[in-house]
Amino acid sequence: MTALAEPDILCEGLVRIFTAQGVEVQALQGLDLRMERGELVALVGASGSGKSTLLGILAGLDAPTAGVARVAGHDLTAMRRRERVAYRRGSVGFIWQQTSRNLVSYLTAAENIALAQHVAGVVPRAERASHASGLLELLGIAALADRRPAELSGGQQQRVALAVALANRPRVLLADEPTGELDEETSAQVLEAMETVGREHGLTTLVVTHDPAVAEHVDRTIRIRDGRTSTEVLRRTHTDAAGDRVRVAEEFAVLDRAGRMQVPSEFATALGLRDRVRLTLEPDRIEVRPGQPYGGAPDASVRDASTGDEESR
Ligand SMILES: Nc1ncnc2c1ncn2[C@@H]1O[C@H](COP(=O)(O)OP(=O)(O)OP(=O)(O)O)[C@@H](O)[C@H]1O
Repeated sequence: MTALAEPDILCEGLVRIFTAQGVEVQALQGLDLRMERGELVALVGASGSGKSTLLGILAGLDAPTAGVARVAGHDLTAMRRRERVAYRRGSVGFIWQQTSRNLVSYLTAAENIALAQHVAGVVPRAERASHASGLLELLGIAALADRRPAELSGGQQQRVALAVALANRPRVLLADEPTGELDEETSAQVLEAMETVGREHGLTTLVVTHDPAVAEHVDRTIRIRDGRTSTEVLRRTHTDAAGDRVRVAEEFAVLDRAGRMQVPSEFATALGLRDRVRLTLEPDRIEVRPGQPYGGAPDASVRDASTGDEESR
């Protein structure tokens, strides 16, 4: 991937304001997000932080109030109805938490996939059957092709849903709590299936989740807070001095294009930070201290922004 290539998902300063009974709710407040082709990213955040709103916009089901949203080369803020329909059918695949929303209950797994292909008309007719059977094979459910959803377990249903979502060879896969109704072991199987197809088909995958186990399967976890990306956890595997491969996770605060950064609430509480803070630029870090002049104890400890280490003064 070159630095100049357009990312598959790009959001800049994304804003979504809902108005309900005369009251405005700012669900997204200037959110930035960039995902390169082939990335698998988990999106986490408290209830009401804006995850579903973001997914709805990326899925082409909702339009942002302001900001930039581009997915797989489509400008989501300027799409007309016809392009939006084509985008939803051919460029993105979705999986929802409720299996009933993913599959048609009276059709078999194979028929569900065929229906998605027929409606979208993206994959040439001659290639549809082999693409469908390739997906079922890859997901380990080829033997279940003739079963209806009620004859499948929850994990099997989600794997069929994955095949349906990919029936039209989308570039981007969006999943909203895909393991929300599954037990731990079944969730792991579905996530592994998602990783496998993502790798094989070069998919860019964004998974909204409350499930901490999902984070273990991805290289990047993005947390949103109050409608903005607040932190990112990056995971990488490295070989330690003893020659063992170990997985390390490092958490970063996100600095947006306007220079804004969210201070974790536990840090703010620990140092009594509120309203105003003092910022000091040091050669290798920025120090953040309580703004009140006679704050007493709060000034005793500062956060080292560059290393994440806590220092005593
Ligand atoms: N259609 C709507 N009309 C009015 N307010 C809305 C609408 N959709 C979402 N909101 C509000 O926007 C904010 C973000 O909601 P959103 O559903 O995106 O959060 P979420 O992070 O997905 O939450 P959860 O984890 O509970 O699904 C909330 O305050 C919600 O009440």
